[in-house]
Amino acid sequence: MPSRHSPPPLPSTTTFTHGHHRFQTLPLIIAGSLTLTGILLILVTLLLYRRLFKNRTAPSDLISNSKSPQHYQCRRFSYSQLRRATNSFSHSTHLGHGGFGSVYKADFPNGGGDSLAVKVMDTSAGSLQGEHEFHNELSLSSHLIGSPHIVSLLGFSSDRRGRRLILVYELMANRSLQDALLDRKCEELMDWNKRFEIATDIAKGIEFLHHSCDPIIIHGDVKPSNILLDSDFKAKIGDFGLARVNSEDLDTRILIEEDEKRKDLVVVAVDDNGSILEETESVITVFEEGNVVNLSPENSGISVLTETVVSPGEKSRLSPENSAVSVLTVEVGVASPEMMTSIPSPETCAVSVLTETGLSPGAASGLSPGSSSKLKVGSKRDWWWKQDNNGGSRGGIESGSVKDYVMEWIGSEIKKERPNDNKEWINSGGDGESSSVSKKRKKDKKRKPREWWKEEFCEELTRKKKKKKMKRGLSSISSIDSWFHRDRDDDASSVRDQNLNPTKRKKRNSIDWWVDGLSGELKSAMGKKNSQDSGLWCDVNVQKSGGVSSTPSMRGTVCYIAPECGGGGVLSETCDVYSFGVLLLVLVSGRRPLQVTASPMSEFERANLISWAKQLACNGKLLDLVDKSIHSLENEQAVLCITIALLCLQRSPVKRPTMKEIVQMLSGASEPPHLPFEFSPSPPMGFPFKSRRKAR
Ligand SMILES: Nc1ncnc2c1ncn2[C@@H]1O[C@H](COP(=O)(O)OP(=O)(O)OP(=O)(O)O)[C@@H](O)[C@H]1O
Repeated sequence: MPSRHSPPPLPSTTTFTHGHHRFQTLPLIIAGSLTLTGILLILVTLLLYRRLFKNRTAPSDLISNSKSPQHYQCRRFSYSQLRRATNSFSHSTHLGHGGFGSVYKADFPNGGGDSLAVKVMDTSAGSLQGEHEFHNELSLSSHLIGSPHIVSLLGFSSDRRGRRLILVYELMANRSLQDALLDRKCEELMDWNKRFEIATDIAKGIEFLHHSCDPIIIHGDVKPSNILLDSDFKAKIGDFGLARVNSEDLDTRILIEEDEKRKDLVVVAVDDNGSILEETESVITVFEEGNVVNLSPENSGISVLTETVVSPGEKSRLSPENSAVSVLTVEVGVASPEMMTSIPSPETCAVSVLTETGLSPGAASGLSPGSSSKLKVGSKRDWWWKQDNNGGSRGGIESGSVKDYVMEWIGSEIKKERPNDNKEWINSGGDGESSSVSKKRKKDKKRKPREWWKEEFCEELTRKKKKKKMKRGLSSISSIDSWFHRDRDDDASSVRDQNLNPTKRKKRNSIDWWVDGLSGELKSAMGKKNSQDSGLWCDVNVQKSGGVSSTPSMRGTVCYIAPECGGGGVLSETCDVYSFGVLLLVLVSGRRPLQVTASPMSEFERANLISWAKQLACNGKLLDLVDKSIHSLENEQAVLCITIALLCLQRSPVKRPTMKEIVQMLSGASEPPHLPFEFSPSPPMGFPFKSRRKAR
């Protein structure tokens, strides 16, 4: 029997099913992995994109992108290394406090025992100004190499989030001149030779910026807290946060470039046989527009002054309290072409400050729409109080609050120093009017505290004027314009005037000098609260509690800044020269530019260092200005320093010497300077009178 063959085994269903299954799932797996890869790719791209483009202007990104040649000049420090070196930025390593943060001493025991100074700027509050200064310093650092009179910037760093920006400098063991001379009163600085050496070092430092750097660098904030002293009290200039390259220098380069472009365009146009006129015209238009932008301070000056035409009706609606407004109007009405084209000065600003504060809300609202331009004028002229556009507010202080604060502060401080008796304070020989004034004041208890001192000055001055006019047989009293106007004229010429007319000088008692000071510097005083070296100082040590220093995002610091450089005025070398002049006076006198003492009325004439120096020069008593604590004084050198300072403080920038000339004078390489004519102590004799007398 044929054997029954078992049928060949069928392919196992499981194998088949498995193969089939594999066949089916493979595309799924591929698709899945592809999707996953795609998602991953998208995520990575997104992450990269975020890292690259998120907050492009964030400090950390700017630091990581710091590929510019300038930034290679200094090293990037690791944040954790700096944190360790400063003991987590502890108080024990704290060296000082500035406008944007603190400076700490960083010790590197493993790095050869070196110590450095670390300036930490906290930008978490959102202030762009600190960041701006950080980048400004970094970008200028490469130009600042090569002078022994400039503090070296060694590096930078930031925390991971870029909120803390750090600049690393060489350590200056004796910290700032402000600190050593005015606060700590270091014994080493009581030696005249040391002070003269410091003056020469600073002059050489600025000379380097103005005459050896390419492009020229303008420091823009020369003041004692930016002068740092090493262990031997040798001075170096620091803090280039507000420094600029000379805009004129740049302008000239731009002009040349534009000129070349224009030529190129003309050539191209000729080649193309196109309209030459059209091409060249468009370039010129752009060119002119550029100039208009550059000249804006002057232009705004024109618009400010031309806007302020007030009808007699408007004037009559102004209350006597608002006389400051009418003063401004009159002043504006008679504005000379020169005035109209000049950059608004701190003085004109001071007028506007008083104008604004002098207006009661009612008075302000009572002005017609046309006259509201006056208020606009005030605000336009308010540049002195305002922040630089590029930084917003330093520490978030609004211009208004800065102004209010300073006005209030000055008022309150003078009030503190004022003897109880108003008569005594205003005028020791007070009359019946003074007592009536004080009675009125008692009644007027609700008056804002900051207003009393303004009114007091105005009342006092009006009274004086009234007396004068009565003598001259004039019955009417004019407004308080005299003391506003006095400062409009050159300080120097007014000083000269008094010099030529001793009778006139006699009549000016201490309050006049004080008012001169107010109109010159104090009225224009502003700055951030607790300004350490705003130059303002009261013996009551208002801000000794470690206040911050200079002015918020302003060009330079109050009292040190040249009148023509503030509020967007063109910054030039002459601005640094002016600041150097103030610094020199501070160095010689060992005091701040503005110092309200608790002393009697006679001290007021010394409150303003600049006015006082001018007054002493006219009286031939320059040496009275010298710090009494100085020993081994060289009289000739002291007179030389004060004379140079007065030359630097001339209101006309073109009259000021250059830093090169100053260094030559200080080093004895050139003839010692003569006092500016207006400050010469002995006025030239009047030849006509002499000859007439002879003829008789
Ligand atoms: N390189 C340094 N070495 C030692 N101390 C320093 C150094 N740099 C700054 N300081 C100290 O820290 C203080 C603060 O300096 P910083 O430059 O931050 O502010 P400032 O110049 O006083 O004010 P502002 O920032 O308004 O110009 C200085 O007054 C000084 O005493």
